[in-house]
Order: sequence, then structure tokens, then C-alpha cells
Amino acid sequence: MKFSLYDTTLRDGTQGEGVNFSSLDKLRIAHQLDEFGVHYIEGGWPGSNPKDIEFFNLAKNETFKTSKIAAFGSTRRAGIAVHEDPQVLTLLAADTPVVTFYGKSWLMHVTEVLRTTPDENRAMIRDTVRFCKEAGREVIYDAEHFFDGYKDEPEYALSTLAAALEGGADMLVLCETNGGCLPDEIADIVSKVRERFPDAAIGIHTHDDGGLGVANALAAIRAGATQVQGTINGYGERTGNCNLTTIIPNLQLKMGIEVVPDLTKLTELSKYVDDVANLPHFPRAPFVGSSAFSHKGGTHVNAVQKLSRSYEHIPPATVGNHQVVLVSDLSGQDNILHKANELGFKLARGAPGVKGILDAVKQRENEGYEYETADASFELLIRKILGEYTPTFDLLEYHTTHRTHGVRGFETCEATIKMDMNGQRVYTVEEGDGPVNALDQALRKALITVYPEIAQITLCDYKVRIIDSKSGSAAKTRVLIESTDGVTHWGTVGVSFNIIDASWEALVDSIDYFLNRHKSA
Ligand SMILES: CC(=O)SCCNC(=O)CCNC(=O)[C@H](O)C(C)(C)COP(=O)(O)OP(=O)(O)OC[C@H]1O[C@@H](n2cnc3c(N)ncnc32)[C@H](O)[C@@H]1OP(=O)(O)O
Ligand SMILES: CC(=O)C(=O)O
Repeated sequence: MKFSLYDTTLRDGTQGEGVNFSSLDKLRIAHQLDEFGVHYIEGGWPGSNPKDIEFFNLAKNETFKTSKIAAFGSTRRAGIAVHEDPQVLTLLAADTPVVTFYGKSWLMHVTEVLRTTPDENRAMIRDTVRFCKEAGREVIYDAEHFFDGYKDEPEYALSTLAAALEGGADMLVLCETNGGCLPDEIADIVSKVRERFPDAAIGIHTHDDGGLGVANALAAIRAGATQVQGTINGYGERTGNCNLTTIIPNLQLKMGIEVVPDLTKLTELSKYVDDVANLPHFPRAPFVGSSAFSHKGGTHVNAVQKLSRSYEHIPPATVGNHQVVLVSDLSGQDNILHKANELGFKLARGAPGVKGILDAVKQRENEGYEYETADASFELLIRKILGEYTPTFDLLEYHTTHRTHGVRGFETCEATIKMDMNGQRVYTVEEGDGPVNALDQALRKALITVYPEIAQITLCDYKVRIIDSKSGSAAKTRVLIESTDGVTHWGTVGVSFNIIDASWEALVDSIDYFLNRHKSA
């Protein structure tokens, strides 16, 4: 039986905290999933809200080359005829080739949540499947809480699947709704279902509450499931669903199950969905995270330069990701060489300066600096050690003041800078929203007449970290700044007992890096 991928990012994914898509967002994501080769896209629950209805209205007029669009809903309510249930009618009105609905497998849910009888629950499942089949739809039946239900009352849980098959369901999806089962339990129960219904197509839908969403789905697949349901980046209710960006490469690269035509698009898809959701991309995500192939320990970096397989379970390019080498106090010479050469220096092992750079990094990290994300400060450090650095200005002094006016606390911050530039004394004063902003403004004002290109620079992130928290307000402060000129981004770092000094150092590095790069371009 052909294996299929069923994506529920647009339905179960949106049940995750902080995940929200407009109908147009959903459409954009659906097209990316289609391009990527997903077989089914569950677009939402039309009986739930107008936005989901709008998505299905839009999707009706679009062409999808690989994916079939599925609308999601539930069985009919207890005690009413299926053709009179508004939720079921809205599900069909979405006019999708596939309908998926969930029903109850766990007797406890039947009696305590639905508050109906075991027989009526089976009839709700059977009637709803039959009604949707008679409407000409492919029907996927999601057996909610199947594993918990099976563990409590195996025969009842199995009888609900029999009801779905009697109605004509095309696929029985066993749902691990509460996410608390272990892989061996899943494998065992899926095998039992296959023994009971040898001709039925079985799918798996898992949640990650025990951190086992992917492992449980893989166990089900090993036991014979031929469809996996999940979400991009593992979005979903509570701790999320089976993460498709993790399970797809495992299926394709480790288990030899060909699910998508081009796995190299995986990282791009994962980032795209986070972008549309306006969520940060998770760096430690397996396969697709920015740290998935990043190496920090000196011995690891030395080894991966010789043989990337030594510390990489797959070549990063197979999933569209890439290797990253980090510089820190755990570095050896190879980290420095790799990073320096990536920044455009041409250094060979044993070249003069390499040992000096390594020693300086270790010394400065001991003082509180951190170069992992501060590439621009690292580049300036290399230039200084190699004698390739030209100062752009010479700061003589700076001064900041902060005044609060009146009872309403209106504040003024002012910065004064005195510097020598090209043999000339320059003196500027500027106001700002805070002391750091005032310093930034005063520095720009001083430099802009000579270096008008600095107008392109904007600050996009500013992070402060107390390094020695035991010392309270006397602790050392590390400031990390991210800047951009609209084309590239760069990071700088400053460290001091004084937060303004630390910020100043990171600010100056940012502008100095930009000007030095322009000079050498
Ligand atoms: C495991 C899953 O992820 S399933 C998907 C869960 N997702 C969602 O709930 C998101 C979308 N949901 C919604 O928009 C709303 O909950 C709606 C529109 C579906 C229903 O809203 P309301 O009519 O106000 O009902 P409410 O959500 O408060 O309660 C659910 C009702 O459905 C019943 N119900 C729950 N599951 C099922 C089912 N599989 N079949 C039939 N009825 C069900 C409950 O017993 C309850 O009935 P009651 O009112 O008689 O107690
Ligand atoms: C159907 C579904 O989303 C679940 O059981 O988790």
C-alpha cells in the first residue's frame, strides 16, 4: 500500500498556543505543502469558524498538483439524524474531495463527555461515515483516544473501528490524542488492529506530550501504518503534534520510505511556515534547526573538517540545511580557521596570528564576551590581531544624562561625545529615548558627515545579559547587538560592569565593522 503524508498544520497546528493563520495565510501554506509533495492537507474545521469556511471557498478555485484538500469535523451529535446535524452539513458544504472526522473510541469519553450510550456512539460513527461516503467523498476516520480507549476496553475500541468500516471509511487513523503512550505500546496495539482488520488501511496521529510524538508514529509505521498525520514544526494542541519536519527525513533517509520527491526543500518549508505564523524558528529542531549541524567543541570541529560524517548523522544538504562552526572558549585552532576563512581571511593552519586569535577568544570569553553570535566583533578582533585594522575614529570621552520631569515622569536622555576623526576634534550632543539610544544618535551625528553610508544601519536586536548574577546591580553585563544595512545582518558584543559602557562597546563595534567592511570592499 502506498505511504501517504497527511498534514494538519492548518487545523490541529492552529490548536497550538500562539499559532494563528488568516485564510490567505492558510492558502499560501497549502501551496507550499503541495509543492513539497504532501498528499493530504487538512485545511480546518468549517463547522468551527467563518475563517475556515473562507479558506475552503478560496481553495476550491485553486489547483493543487499533489495534495488533496481535506475538511475536518466530528461525528453527528448524539440523538439527531446525521442529515440534520448542522456541523456535518457544513463539513460537506466545504466541498472538499476528502472529509476527515473524529469519533470516540474510549468508553470513558462516550459515557462521561458525550454522555451517551456505547451503541449510540457507534451509530454516530457509522452514520456519519456512510453519509459522507454517499456524498461521494473519500472518508478518513480519526479514532480519537484510540490507544487509551484500547488499553481500557479493547473490544469496545475495536468495535468503533468496525462501525467506521461498516459505514465505508477509506482509512482508519488511530489517534494517540493525549500523547502519553510509549512506542512499544503503540506498536503492540497497531499490530492487534491489523490482525483484527487485515484489509483496512491504517494511519497514525500522535501528540508529543511525552516527547514521543515522532517515536510513537515511527513505531506505528513499523507495525504497519501507511499514513502519518502531523504538522510542520510540530505545532499543535499542548506540546504539539508529530513533527513532520522530523519524521519525514527519518522515513526517507533512515527507513527507506520515499515520501516526498525533494527532501532538500525541507528546511526552507519549515522556516516558511514559521515566518507566516510569525514565530521564531527553533534553533535546536532536528534536521532543520540552525543548530542541527552546528559544531562548537574544538575536537568536533577538527574532526568534521576531516570527515563530516564523524559528527553528522546525515549530510546537512540532504535536508537543505548547512554546517555551522561556532567560535567560543571551547574552540581549537580549526574553529578559528574555519570561521576566519568564512569571513574572508585567508589563514592556513599554523599561520602567524591563529594561536593569538585563539588565545584572545579564550581570554575574552573568560571576561564575559561571547562570540558565537557576535561575528562582527570577532572579525574586528582578528583584524586587530593581524594588524589589518584601521580605526575610524578615536573616542576621547562620552557622557550621558538622564532627567525625570514633574510628577508624570516625563524623561529626557542626553548623550555628549567628544572624538578625534581624521585629525579633527568633533563634539556632538543628542537626545534619545534612553541613554543607549541617545549615544547611538550622537555617534551617528558625529560620523555621518564623513561617512554618509552609516545612515543605512539600523539596530534590529539588543540583548542584555547579567553575567555574574550573584553580584546583583554590581554584576558584569554583556550586551549583544544585531544590526543590519537592509542586506546583511551582523552581531557585536560589549562587556562591562556598566551597562552603558557595554552597550557603547557593542554599538561602536557595529559601526566600526560596517565602515571597515566598506573600506576593504
Ligand atoms: C482531538 C481533537 O483535536 S478534536 C478537534 C478539537 N478542535 C476544536 O475543538 C476546535 C474547533 N471547535 C469549535 O470551534 C467548537 O468547539 C465547536 C464549534 C466545534 C463546537 O462548539 P459548541 O457547539 O459551543 O460546543 P462545545 O465546544 O462547547 O462542546 C463540544 C460538544 O460537542 C460534543 N462532542 C465532542 N466530540 C464529539 C464527537 N466526536 N462527536 C459528536 N459530538 C462531540 C461534546 O459532547 C459537546 O456536547 P455538549 O454541548 O452536549 O456537552
Ligand atoms: C483527531 C485528533 O486531532 C486527535 O485525536 O488528536
